[in-house]
Amino acid sequence: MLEVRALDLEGVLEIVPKRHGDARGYFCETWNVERFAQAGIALTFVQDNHSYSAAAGVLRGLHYQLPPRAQDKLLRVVRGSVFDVVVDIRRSSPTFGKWSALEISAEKGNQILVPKGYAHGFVTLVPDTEILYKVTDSYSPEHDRSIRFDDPAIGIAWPSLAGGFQLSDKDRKAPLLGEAEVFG
Ligand SMILES: Cc1cn([C@H]2C[C@H](O)[C@@H](COP(=O)(O)OP(=O)(O)O[C@H]3O[C@@H](C)C(=O)[C@@H](O)[C@H]3O)O2)c(=O)[nH]c1=O
Repeated sequence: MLEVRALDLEGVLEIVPKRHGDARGYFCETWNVERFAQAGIALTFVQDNHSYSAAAGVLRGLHYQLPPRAQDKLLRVVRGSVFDVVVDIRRSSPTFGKWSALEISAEKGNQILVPKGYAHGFVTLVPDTEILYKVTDSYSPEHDRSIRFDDPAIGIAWPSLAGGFQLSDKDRKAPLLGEAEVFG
């Protein structure tokens, strides 16, 4: 009832829950503790988030919380679509600084699992995009960090969008990976 595909960075997964379609539409289990555990995803989520972006080109990220308040995140899109990016920020990892991306959309119904140790961000590909996500630790502003989305040392190939990107002040002023406090 659950398709799971490993992306090219350790622990990062694309998950596609089965949609049970009928004449009315479909029904889908987006999270089921037992089914996900059977698929190797045993997590305890403590907070659900809902993010709405009005325009295409809204770019949020790259974000993470430092230990001991690090979060695993399970994201899905319920309206619209995003280009979703993860960056390995574990200094001891052989893939430190490497990024991976996945388009997630309401149409596909796919999800991305972002483990602790990764910075995460996305850009909306269409207006009126809504994301729902679950996290394994609650929000802690003291542990919340950003890294610059366009750090050349990371080199993310963000899609080019006609109107450019819309960022928060915090994200525009974020430090480069080389200057940021990351995971050991
Ligand atoms: C993340 C977060 C923010 N907030 C508040 C703080 C602030 O006033 C307002 C907006 O916060 P931000 O600008 O950090 O929101 P945003 O840029 O959407 O942050 C999110 O970006 C994506 C990429 C992620 O991966 C998330 O974990 C989260 O960091 O919401 C909470 O109350 N709880 C939360 O869990």
